[in-house]
This record gives sequence, C-alpha cells and structure tokens, in this order.
Amino acid sequence: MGIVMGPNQYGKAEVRIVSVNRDNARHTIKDLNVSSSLRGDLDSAHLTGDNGNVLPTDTQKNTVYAFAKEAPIGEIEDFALRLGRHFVGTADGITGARILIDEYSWERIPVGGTGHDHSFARSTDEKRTTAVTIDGDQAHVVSGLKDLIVLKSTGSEFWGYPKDKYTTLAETNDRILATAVTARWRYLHTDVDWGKSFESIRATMLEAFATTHSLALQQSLYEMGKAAMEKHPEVAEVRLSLPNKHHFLVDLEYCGLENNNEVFFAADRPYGLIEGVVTRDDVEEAPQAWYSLPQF
Ligand SMILES: O=c1[nH]c(=O)c2[nH]c(=O)[nH]c2[nH]1
Repeated sequence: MGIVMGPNQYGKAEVRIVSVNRDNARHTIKDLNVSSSLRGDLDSAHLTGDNGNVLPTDTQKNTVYAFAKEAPIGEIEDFALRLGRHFVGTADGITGARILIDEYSWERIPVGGTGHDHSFARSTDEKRTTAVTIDGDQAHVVSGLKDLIVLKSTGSEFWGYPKDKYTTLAETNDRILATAVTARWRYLHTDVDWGKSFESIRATMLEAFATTHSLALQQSLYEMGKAAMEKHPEVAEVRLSLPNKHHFLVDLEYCGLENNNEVFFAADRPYGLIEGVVTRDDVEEAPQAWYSLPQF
C-alpha cells in the first residue's frame, strides 16, 4: 500500500483583461475573466519538487495579456483554443490544457442614434462562458451562459406531487416561475460560427422558457435543452442548472384585501435547485470535456 499522486492541474485563475480596439474612433471593448490550467507529466513536481515541466502560472497570465495584444481576441472560444493549443507543448510534459473564459457584457451608452463611440454601460450581470479543453491534439469546446435571470408572471403550475405529514406546500395552477439560468453546451466539433451559435441557442432557450406552459421547472428545463438541440446539430448535449427563485403570495387578509396573484414576496433562499443534462442518444460521451467543471 502506498500513497500516490492523483489527477491534478494547475494554472492562473481569473486573469481579468479588458481590451480596447482603437482601430478607429468608434472603440469596441472585450471584458474577460480568463483562467488557465495545465495538465501532464507533473508527478515529479508534486513528488520531488522538480519544476522542469512547470510553466509558471505567472507566465500563463502574461501569455493571456500578450495574446490579447498580438491578435484580435475575437470570439472567446477562438481565444481559448489559441491559448490552450499554445500551452500544450510549452514544456515537454504539458499534454493538456483547460481554458475557462467568462465574458462580461457592455452596451454603448445610448447617445445619438447609434450609441456613444467610447462610453459603455453594463446593464446585466449575465456572462457568456466557454470551457475549452485541449487533450493532446484533441479539442473540446463547452460554451454557455450564466446569471441569465428570467421570470414568467403566469403560465406556470405545480401540482400532483406526493404529500406526506411534512407537506405544507399548496398545489397551484398559477404561480410566478423565475430562475437564473446557468447553461453549458458541448459542441461536437470546432468548425462553428461561435457568436452566431451562441446568440441562437440563447434566444431559443429563452423562447422555450417563455412559451412552455410549465407544470414544473423540470419540464421547462427539458424543453429549453431540447429546443436548443433540435435547432443546433453542432451541439451534443446541454447541461442546465436552474435555481427556482420562489415567489410567495403575500396574505393580505390582515387588512381585508384580496390578493389575486398580484403581490408576492421574493425569497432569496432557500431555493429549489433543478439541474439536468439534455443529450442525444446517439453521441459518445466526452467526460474529458467536463473534467473539473461543476456537473451541471
Ligand atoms: O417546479 C418545481 N419543481 C419542484 O420540484 C418543486 N418543489 C417545490 O417545492 N416547488 C417546486 N417547483
């Protein structure tokens, strides 16, 4: 019986980078949070402190900034693929890389017809995300979004569930349904128009959330994933994490008022957490694409 080193990776987490394109007076900006992790023959680093294969995390950080200057960042998936492929092979033993990028959204401040040239406002907490894994000469791209907050003021029911002596929840055929969508989807290949695919998947999931008459958030989750996959053959699976942001009807009887589903208390916790994978029954799983990511 011995003690051995198990799976490991190391890198620089959360390199914050804002890049301004100043090609003309109408600037564009990219605001990213980039994390890199390298994998490979790192046993001796852990067992004996031999750093022969350890590209410093400081160098990884510097590389992110330099790459942002050397060529336009472009879509986050392309930037992550470029970085990941570069890191693999920087040291003999580095055989894999994982690049995580979150992109923050900025909109032009609406001055004049087309918005201000170099002034921006962040109007939402929503982030576009990608997780790119390079494994030798293989690449996996898992893209997504997080903190997309949505609400339906009707068109949502919840009833028919089992009841026991602890149940107090009343069945309802008209409630508020609200959630903060975290979604990740795995692409089958890298020959993708990333921006177009992202916008379409996002819009399709929003449409499904809006138009599904929901009998449970679980049903909405499946419909959202299914709609995205039906429209996007380049996507192998969609993983969703949906906190059920409960809205409780306020009892206004204390002052003789009838509350006809109009006034709610928005609770922030606890919340139901509804999570799931919507997948195709004819594609191979790719556990390496998800390694060390939250399961949903
Ligand atoms: O959409 C829902 N799914 C549940 O599993 C659940 N459980 C609960 O108390 N409320 C809800 N709502």
